[in-house]
Amino acid sequence: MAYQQERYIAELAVQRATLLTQKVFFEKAKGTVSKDDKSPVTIGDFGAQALIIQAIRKNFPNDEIVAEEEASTLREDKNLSAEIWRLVQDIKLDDAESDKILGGPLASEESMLDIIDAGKSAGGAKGRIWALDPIDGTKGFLRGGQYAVCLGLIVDGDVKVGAIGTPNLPVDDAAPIDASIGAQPSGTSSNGVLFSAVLGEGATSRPLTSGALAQSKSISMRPVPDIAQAVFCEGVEAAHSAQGDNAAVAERLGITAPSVRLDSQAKYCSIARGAGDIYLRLPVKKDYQEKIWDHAAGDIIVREAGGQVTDIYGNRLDFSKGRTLAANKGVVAAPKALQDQVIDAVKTVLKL
Ligand SMILES: Nc1ncnc2c1ncn2[C@@H]1O[C@H](COP(=O)(O)O)[C@@H](OP(=O)(O)O)[C@H]1O
Ligand SMILES: [Mg+2]
Ligand SMILES: [Mg+2]
Ligand SMILES: [Mg+2]
Repeated sequence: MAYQQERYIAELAVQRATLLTQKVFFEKAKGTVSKDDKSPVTIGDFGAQALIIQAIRKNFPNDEIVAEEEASTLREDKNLSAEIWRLVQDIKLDDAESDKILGGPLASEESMLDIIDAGKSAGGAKGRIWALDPIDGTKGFLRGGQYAVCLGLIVDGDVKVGAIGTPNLPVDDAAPIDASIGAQPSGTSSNGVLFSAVLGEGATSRPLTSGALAQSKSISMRPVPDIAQAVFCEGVEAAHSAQGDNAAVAERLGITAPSVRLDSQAKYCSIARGAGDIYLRLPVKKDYQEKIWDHAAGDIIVREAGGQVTDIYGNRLDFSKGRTLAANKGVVAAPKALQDQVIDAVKTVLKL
């Protein structure tokens, strides 16, 4: 089977990084600084990025990495840098052997900054490129709601592997979910799921807790015989997707159930496990280009669970254009059998 080692390393690296994000949350070390785009970025984002890039570098030294964060702010803010350095040194999986596979402790604070900056690849159509979002749904994370640690492997422009850790999603596929499910310390709750997929091999999920790597099970979207019975998954942040347009699409399709609102790629994961059916991300700003790290892992997990992921025109997401999905607008994900109907409704509502 192809890409088994990549999936294994991606799962372990995501699992270890989520431990760091949970620690940051519960230590209330939620310091935020503003990036140029004013989005909140936390100690958790930088720390998780350092740990995951370290694992990729150790195991696949020739691969490129497109990651969301970069270390320039940390080079100017020594206190913030020192705080992240303290945290990353502390994070270990229960199983020492797995930690060794991921690369053991980082050499120094300076090398941690260099490792964070190793995620500056321009991306593109050739070669092996990892797309990393160390904390997706930063706003959900700060609220104590849903967020996800997301890692995808793109080879020659095509997503081959995806792994997503969602510490605040319920382990039980059928448990009710919403954006407000509170964060709970790891190991003490029934929350925390690790999703993964390999092209052509299906999608799986397992509890996120350390040591649970053996309990993987296959996941799939649920059948929806009547589209009017479908449930939408959509974002919480009104600035990221047009909620009025989403509602108009729902109305056209005869859907009356309230949407499940979640931050982050937890939306892709939720529809992939049948906790919701259709994910709509209709553009708010015409000129916004979606980032590849916001979609690569979710795209393959949904497609391997029996879904289709396209933009608002019905075109597949194109990961070969660099750091953004420059050739696409918005996202529509649904079970394969429903995708055409959903796209027709989207086109009518958006007058495409
Ligand atoms: N105008 C915009 N339109 C769409 N997505 C946007 C956006 N501004 C920011 N985002 C992205 O939306 C992501 C969160 O998505 P969601 O709303 O589904 O939780 C953010 O990821 P980060 O939280 O990693 O920064 C960010 O990259
Ligand atoms: Mg961000
Ligand atoms: Mg993101
Ligand atoms: Mg992020």
